[in-house]
Amino acid sequence: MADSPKYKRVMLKVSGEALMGSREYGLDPETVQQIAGDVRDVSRMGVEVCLVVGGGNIFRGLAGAAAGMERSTADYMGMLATVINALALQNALEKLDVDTRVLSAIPMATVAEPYIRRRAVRHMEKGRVVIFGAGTGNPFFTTDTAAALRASEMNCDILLKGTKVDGVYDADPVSVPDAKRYDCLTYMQVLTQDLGVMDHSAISLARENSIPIAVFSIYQQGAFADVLRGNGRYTIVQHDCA
Ligand SMILES: Nc1ncnc2c1ncn2[C@@H]1O[C@H](COP(=O)(O)OP(=O)(O)O)[C@@H](O)[C@H]1O
Ligand SMILES: O=c1ccn([C@@H]2O[C@H](COP(=O)(O)OP(=O)(O)O)[C@@H](O)[C@H]2O)c(=O)[nH]1
Repeated sequence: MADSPKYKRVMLKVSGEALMGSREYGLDPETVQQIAGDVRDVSRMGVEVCLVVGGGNIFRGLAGAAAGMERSTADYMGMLATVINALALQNALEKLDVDTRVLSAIPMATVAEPYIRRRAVRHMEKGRVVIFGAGTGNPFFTTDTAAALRASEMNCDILLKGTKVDGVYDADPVSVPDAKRYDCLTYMQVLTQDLGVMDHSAISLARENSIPIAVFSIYQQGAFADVLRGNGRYTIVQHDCA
């Protein structure tokens, strides 16, 4: 009998940028397929999986605001971008026979269910993968914070951030090649050392709800399942690193 998974219910945050693969914009079908395969493998471990997907591959509110747009309007455009990504991920998962639901924080009944907490929980209890679209539904937030919020509402056991790097470093490894990767950091260390891999409101929300965060590379095929087994390269952020 395979060991029962350490985590019963997990949140995976995938940025829009991660869906681009090597492209400059939009969605790379092979990358979306690879990520969907990793999610399928975790779901088949008997773990309940929910996701928050970003929209930075299509539009970010800050960019719109910098171009002179009203920030709230620009943020709503960014939230709509996350729904496009959510539908792409749903399509890829369903092609792999994974039952999936998209629940949007902005009501748009034609393409997604409205986000209702109890419905999201019920879907996961039935073994369906739930993808949360439109982030928190509020401007001035990001999908990192949306992931911490939904993970808190869903009573997830862990929040995983699948991103372009394989953990949290003492500096941005993209710009500082000899940056040192941490295996474990406390929430307060990430906040006080201003380590940039996830926005501080997300770190703080996870800390308040004692939800550990695992940062790993989503481009490493199979890494999602490996992290849940305690294997592979990732940084865990939690209360203590003793
Ligand atoms: N201390 C750090 N450790 C790791 N990554 C960092 C750090 N500081 C900045 N980064 C950058 O943060 C990026 C991940 O954050 P972000 O771009 O917001 O992720 P995503 O787009 O996946 O949400 C990494 O690609 C890395 O370049
Ligand atoms: O709760 C939210 C989540 C997202 N956004 C907007 O949607 C954009 C895309 O989300 P994000 O930048 O977090 O995507 P990622 O960086 O993960 O690709 C953000 O820049 C914001 O403009 C927002 O206003 N509120």
